[in-house]
Amino acid sequence: MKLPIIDLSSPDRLSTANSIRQACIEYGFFYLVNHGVENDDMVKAFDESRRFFSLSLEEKMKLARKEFRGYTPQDPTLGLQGDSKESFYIGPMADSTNANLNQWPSDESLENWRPSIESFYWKLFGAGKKLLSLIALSLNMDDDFFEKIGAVDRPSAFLRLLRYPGEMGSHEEICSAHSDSGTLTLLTTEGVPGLQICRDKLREPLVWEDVSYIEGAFIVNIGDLMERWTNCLYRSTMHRVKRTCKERYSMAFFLDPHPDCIVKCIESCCSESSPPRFAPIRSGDYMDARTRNTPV
Ligand SMILES: O=C(O)CCC(=O)C(=O)O
Ligand SMILES: [Fe+2]
Repeated sequence: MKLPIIDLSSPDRLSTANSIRQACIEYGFFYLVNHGVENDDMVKAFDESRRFFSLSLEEKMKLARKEFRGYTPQDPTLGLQGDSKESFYIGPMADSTNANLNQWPSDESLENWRPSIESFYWKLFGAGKKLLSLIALSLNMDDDFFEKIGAVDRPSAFLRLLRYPGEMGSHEEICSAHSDSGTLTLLTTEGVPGLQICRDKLREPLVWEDVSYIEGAFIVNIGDLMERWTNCLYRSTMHRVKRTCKERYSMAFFLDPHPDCIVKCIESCCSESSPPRFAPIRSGDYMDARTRNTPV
């Protein structure tokens, strides 16, 4: 399936905001083009990701995940849910209290890796921030709404590098069905298929649709906190990666609110006849509870 395409550089911001609104109501997913992250930057970041994952398991395990940052190997037992992937998480870099929790390979093992990934992180952040201002407009709010409430002024964004090996077990899903928990996600792949979305999570049996690849575009999806902010107007759509037996690299950038940001139903999304469905919640509390419950 082809999702709606949103052009981040279009001068007609109101019309773009309107298209974003339609896309978020109907799909919770869209392609983002002209987002300012050059193709070369993406190719380079995938090269860096490949460099990292080709290190020996022993080297990678020196950076085993702590505080949600670092390396998670492929589950040797293929886990309860059959996920067959390895990942590396880079956490927020702007927050002075947490920035030093990130784990980096030494310059001897991967020369220049850290500055290269850091620079990519900030480019993704720039695109995400611009997009959030349009999302605010799409909700009839001022375009600096998310900044003002502290959702992006002290960013809490995680970059997740992923590698799915070519040789896999018999499980159908190599990244199990889930919705993302935060504000929004910018996803990029190199075109190896597998990503699927399920537009109606209540339908039995579930219908999964393949998301086609558009070179250079981000695949953007709304997360659960944005669903809460918008009183379920915007959908945090379930997605997964299906086994294809081809090695696959992807990178997901989770633009999440600062842990202290209070996520409370946006004014334009509730009324007397449609009261808020969720109580206000501190973003950090919500995310902590979510990560405790989901292996993804
Ligand atoms: O690898 C992919 O294409 C999807 C990854 C994903 O959904 C996630 O990391 O949340
Ligand atoms: Fe996801």
